[in-house]
Amino acid sequence: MPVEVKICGLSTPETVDAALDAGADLVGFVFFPKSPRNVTLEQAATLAARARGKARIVTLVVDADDALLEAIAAEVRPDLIQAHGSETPERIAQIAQLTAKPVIKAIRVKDDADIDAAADYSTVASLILYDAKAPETLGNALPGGNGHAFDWGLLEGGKRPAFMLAGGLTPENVAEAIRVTGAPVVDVSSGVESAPGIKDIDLIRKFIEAAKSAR
Ligand SMILES: O=C(O)c1ccccc1NCC(=O)[C@H](O)[C@H](O)COP(=O)(O)O
Repeated sequence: MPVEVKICGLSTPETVDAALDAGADLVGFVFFPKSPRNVTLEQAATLAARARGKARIVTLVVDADDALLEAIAAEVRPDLIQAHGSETPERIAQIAQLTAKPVIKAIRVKDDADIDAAADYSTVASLILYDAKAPETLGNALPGGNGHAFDWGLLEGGKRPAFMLAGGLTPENVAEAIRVTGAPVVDVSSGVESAPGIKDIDLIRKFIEAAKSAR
C-alpha cells in the first residue's frame, strides 16, 4: 500500500488546492493561537469545504476545552481530531465522545519511554502520531510544528499498530524516514514551508512525490 501523506498547517485556498492536486490524503488545520498556522473557525470551515470528499480533514487542537471542540465539530465537520497537547487517555476518550470523531493522539518523542507511553492511549485513540519533543535549546518551541526530527531508530523494527510519523520531515529525508520506521502515514508542516506558516506549493508537491514513491 502506498504511504499516506498529511499536509498540516494549511491556511490558504491555494495551498489546500495544491496539496489536493498533488495527492494529499489528509489535510490539517491548526487551532492554536500561538502558532503562525493558526486558523479561525470560519477560515477552517471554508478551507475544509474545498477538501471535503477529496482528502480527510484533520483539525489540530492543543488541550482544547469542550466549547472549542463542539464548535469545530459543528462548523468545520472534520473527519478526525488531532490532539497535540498534554491530553490524558481519559481526555482523549471524552474528546472522541464529545465530537463523535476518531482522535489522533500526538506523542512527543525523545526516547524509548515516550514511545512506550503510546500504549496508554491504545483503547481511546484511533491513531498515534509520533512527533518530536522539541529540545530545550529551541527556546520558544510550539507543542508541535517545530521542524525538529527525533531519532527514527526508536521506531525501527517494532511491531506496532498503524501510526503516523511527524517531526522535521522534508522532501529530502521523507523516503529514508519511511524506510527506517515503516510508517504507513507521514505528516509534515515546516518542511513544506518557505517561512513559518507560509506553505510552499513546490515543496508540497516534492514532499508528496517523495513520500508516495518511497518503499
Ligand atoms: O504546526 C503548528 O504550529 C503546531 C502548533 C501546535 C501543536 C502542533 C502543531 N503542529 C503539528 C504539525 O503540524 C504536525 O502534526 C507535525 O508536528 C509536523 O511538524 P513539522 O516538524 O513542522 O513538520
